[in-house]
Amino acid sequence: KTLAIVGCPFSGGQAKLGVDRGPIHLVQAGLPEQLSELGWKVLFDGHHQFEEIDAASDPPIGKLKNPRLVSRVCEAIAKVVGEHAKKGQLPLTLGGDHSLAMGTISGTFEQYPDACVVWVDAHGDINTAETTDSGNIHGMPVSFLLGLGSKIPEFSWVKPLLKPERLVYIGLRDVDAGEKKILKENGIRAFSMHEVDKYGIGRVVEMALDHVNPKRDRPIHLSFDVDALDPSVAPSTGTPVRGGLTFREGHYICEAIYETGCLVALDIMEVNPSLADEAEVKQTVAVGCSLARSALGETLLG
Ligand SMILES: CN[C@](CCCC[B-](O)(O)O)(CCN1CCCCC1)C(=O)O
Ligand SMILES: [Mn+2]
Ligand SMILES: [Mn+2]
Ligand SMILES: [Mn+2]
Repeated sequence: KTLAIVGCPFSGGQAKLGVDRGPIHLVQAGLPEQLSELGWKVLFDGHHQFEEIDAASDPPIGKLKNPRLVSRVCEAIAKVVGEHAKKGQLPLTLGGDHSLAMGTISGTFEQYPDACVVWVDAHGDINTAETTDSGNIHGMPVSFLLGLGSKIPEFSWVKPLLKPERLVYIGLRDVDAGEKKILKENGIRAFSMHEVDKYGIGRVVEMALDHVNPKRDRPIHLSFDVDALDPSVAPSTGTPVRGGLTFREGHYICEAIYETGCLVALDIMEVNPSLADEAEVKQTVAVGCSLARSALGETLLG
């Protein structure tokens, strides 16, 4: 099976410098070679270059920051991911901030209209233009994919291909009031850290998949924000929140999803190699690499 690594050095969906260098750190840590070791035919034709738009010609739209830049980059990524998927390859998108998932998931649904999405994150990333307080679009991709909130002409390329019943969250613990309302109104299934504590990660993953993929016959797009992990496990990320997934819980999710045989696309997002000391950056990059390996077939006992 062929894996296409899509390196996305992009930080426009949020305000912290450095997350655009996540991809290069993951690749330089040897991720492509590690995946070849697992038997994948790995395609990697270099990191995507996104030419900047100067701030003067990309003023906020309402509260949204860098809207035209984010929209253009996500539209480009949707095409790249869609093309790889069309060729029967598995796109592995390396972020870069999580706004990119507006593009990756759009690309997946082009090829797999009956796909489901497992969103692993401390956050819901489902704010609309009306509910966002930060204006950072990495807190909004899911609302665009569901077609929620007021229509913004600059984002008219995003089709509402994701249905609420095809989306499930694992790891939530920092959800804005507006997002909680949206989750409830749309009946979106979410397994917060409370459920992880209550049922254990094994049951949570089983219940999550039972919800979006009851017969395990639907393509799965796994979008993993490393801030789902506890900051002690993945410290160098833009929006860390205490009380997160352990190293093993994070890897169990990836292993269990690989075991379904349904994975068609994977995002490893929000590794920011500039927010902690050298050891912690190394640790965070290493976790990004090992999560990817676990989702792509690495097992503990072979
Ligand atoms: C929870 N929503 C936040 C964070 C989004 C994180 C995006 B991700 O990709 O890393 O998951 C936080 C919104 N504010 C809440 C009040 C305090 C300041 C931040 C937002 O900016 O919308
Ligand atoms: Mn996220
Ligand atoms: Mn997050
Ligand atoms: Mn973040």
